[in-house]
Amino acid sequence: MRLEAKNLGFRYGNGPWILRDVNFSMEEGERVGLVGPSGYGKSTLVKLLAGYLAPCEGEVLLDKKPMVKKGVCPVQLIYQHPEKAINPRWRMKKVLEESGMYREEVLDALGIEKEWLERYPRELSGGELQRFCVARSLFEGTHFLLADEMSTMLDVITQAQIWNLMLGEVEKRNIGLLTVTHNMALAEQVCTRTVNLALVNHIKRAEESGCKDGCEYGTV
Ligand SMILES: Nc1ncnc2c1ncn2[C@@H]1O[C@H](COP(=O)(O)OP(=O)(O)OP(=O)(O)O)[C@@H](O)[C@H]1O
Repeated sequence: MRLEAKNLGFRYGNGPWILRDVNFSMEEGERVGLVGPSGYGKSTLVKLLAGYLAPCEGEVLLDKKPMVKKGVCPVQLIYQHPEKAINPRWRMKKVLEESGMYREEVLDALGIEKEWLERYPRELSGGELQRFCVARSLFEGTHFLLADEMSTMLDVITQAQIWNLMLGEVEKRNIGLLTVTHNMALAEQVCTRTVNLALVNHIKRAEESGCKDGCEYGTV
């Protein structure tokens, strides 16, 4: 399976363009790091790829076809802010059951304690909640996992625990992983290649990157 952004353009409402003519593609089994300075549109791009936002220009394709909106999406996004990703009115057990991810071995590997399952999201810390988001994203139908600064808010032990579990699953199931990060050491350790959004976005950045008209960039 191939995930592709084709001539993607996006702006929030009538605001300035955030992304323009962005071309990007990745295959299942690849681990790609998405890097670039703050505010350059990394989170926006992953939200577009996961279907959370609709493009203003261009399209997102899965195996050359537009993504189907019905059913569970094969492209899963793990947010920086887990509290925004989980229904506040559901207990955690229900959150996992709904995604079909109530799997003991995953819960154990992520250090999810049994007692947390009876709690509501507001009764968990950010790090505890993020473990549930990771568990939920690894359901059977996942082919691409987009991790947006997933571990920034966690202590190093929890970070290592979550990355170990995730990388194990990604490898075992040949999932494609796109990870947004400011941490180059993490990108080098986890990824098979990196993409710098500053170089593939045809917006306002041309002078900054020293490119003149005709400079070839945009396709990764
Ligand atoms: N909901 C929104 N409405 C309007 N503008 C937004 C919205 N979300 C983000 N932006 C703007 O879009 C631009 C890109 O934001 P985005 O979060 O995608 O960047 P980023 O590269 O992920 O940044 P960071 O590395 O700091 O997380 C920023 O200028 C931001 O202020």
